[in-house]
Amino acid sequence: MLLGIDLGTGSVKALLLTPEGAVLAAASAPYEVAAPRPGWAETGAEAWWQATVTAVRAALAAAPPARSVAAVGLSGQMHGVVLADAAGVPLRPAVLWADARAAPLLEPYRELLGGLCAALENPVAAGMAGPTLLWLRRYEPRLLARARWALQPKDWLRLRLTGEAAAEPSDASGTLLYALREDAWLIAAAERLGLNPALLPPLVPSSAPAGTLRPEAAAALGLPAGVRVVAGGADTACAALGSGLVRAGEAQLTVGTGAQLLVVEQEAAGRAARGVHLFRTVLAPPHAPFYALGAVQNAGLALEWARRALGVSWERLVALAFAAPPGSGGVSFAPYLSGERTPHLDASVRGGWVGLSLHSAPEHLARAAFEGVAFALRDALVALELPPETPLKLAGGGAAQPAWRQLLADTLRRPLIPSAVPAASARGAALLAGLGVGLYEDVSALPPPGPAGEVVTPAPPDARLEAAYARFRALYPRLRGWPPADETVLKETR
Ligand SMILES: Nc1ncnc2c1ncn2[C@@H]1O[C@H](COP(=O)(O)OP(=O)(O)O)[C@@H](O)[C@H]1O
Ligand SMILES: O=C(CO)[C@@H](O)[C@H](O)COP(=O)(O)O
Repeated sequence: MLLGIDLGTGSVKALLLTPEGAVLAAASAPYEVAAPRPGWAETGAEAWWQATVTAVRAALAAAPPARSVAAVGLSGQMHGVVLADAAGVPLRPAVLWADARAAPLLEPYRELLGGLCAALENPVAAGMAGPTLLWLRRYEPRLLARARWALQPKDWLRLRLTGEAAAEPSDASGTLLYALREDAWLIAAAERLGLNPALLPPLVPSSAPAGTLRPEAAAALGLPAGVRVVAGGADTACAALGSGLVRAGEAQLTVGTGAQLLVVEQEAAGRAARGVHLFRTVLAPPHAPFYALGAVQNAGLALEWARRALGVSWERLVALAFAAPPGSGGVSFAPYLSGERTPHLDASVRGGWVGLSLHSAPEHLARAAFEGVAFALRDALVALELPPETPLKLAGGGAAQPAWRQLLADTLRRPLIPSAVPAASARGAALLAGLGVGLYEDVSALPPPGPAGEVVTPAPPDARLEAAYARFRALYPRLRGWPPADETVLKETR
């Protein structure tokens, strides 16, 4: 069997798959995203490791006995930075994609890169490894000087598993240190930023073997030492493969901590000006090597915050929200708790509930939170310019509730086709493992994703929902630039 591990933002998922593509077992284990200052988002890599051990052991315990793991593949949240020493020991908590600390450095970043910016084919955004590393160089220079590696989250996990450092195109293309068309690190960019290019690990294809389980890691996971570990890919790219999206024009919505709307592309036609990303898939030509991505940072992240703010369980949040009428009694929710990427590209904007009156009740606040996330996704869909007839596959652990799925379909005005395996990223990682060890000769030999769930068809347009979307659209221009810039003066700290 194949083991796919997806290092998500809120939890790690472990999935055991037969070579024919049947799910034998799945398990997950959570961890915290800490915000030690407003706008920051960090998780200790050691917490990732402990959760990985828990999830893999739980999946193995649930799998039929006498099946051995032929290979391990990895998927992971994108864009962050793990600074590690030569032994792979993290030097500080990982700085995640949702972290906006580098927002004031984006203009200097563009200026330092100058003409090299075009090679990125992407908007320059906070939370991506390049700007975060510029921040670390400025504010934690002694720590950065001690680092041997600056890694993407799943690349750190692989180093922990195998003792070998490597990167691969799907995650590297999301660092803002990558020349997309050349398919290589943009070394000159690292140099202009004053970063040591040797921090960036050697690149291998996403489906390449990239080491074997070392004894200590194998013992912790309950696996034999020596099992082959395949490079793997970014969670969004793995989700595409896991759902069977390999042809240009195929599209998917993944809802997790963040939400991603992607369309697979054959050519590198960037849309950076509209806040749309262009990243590498886990495949190479002749298979479609790119995907355009509308990235909504505040999906599960904002709902989880609303849940905590209202002091209710997830089930209660859903029950409250869907007891309220469309339009949430006039309450709107701007979900921009960590700034937003597509379409606004604004790391400084902040969120809030507005339109409150004495009539407003927790139901209205809860529903407004779900509507706000759905509306943010509609904005991203508009920016992506997806042809109206393109169906959307639906994946991720964040849109399992039927009422929430229906609201998404009603808001996006498209049918949603639930992926056969919601943990599509972990499935993609397991398939890459199979490709890497030669279990499948080629992408065409991969098992199909299986029958999709029941299609979620949009209901006829509801005037209350449309009016609420119009209100939502009017919110961002009013929120932009407010509150005034944080006046906390940061000093060099370590
Ligand atoms: N029962 C639940 N408990 C907590 N969160 C849930 C539940 N059902 C759905 N969610 C949503 O799922 C999101 C996590 O989805 P997941 O795909 O696991 O994310 P990630 O890959 O980013 O870790 C949460 O942020 C929350 O919005
Ligand atoms: O930021 C992006 C894509 O640009 C996400 O792909 C992150 O990697 C987060 O993924 P989840 O943990 O929310 O699934």
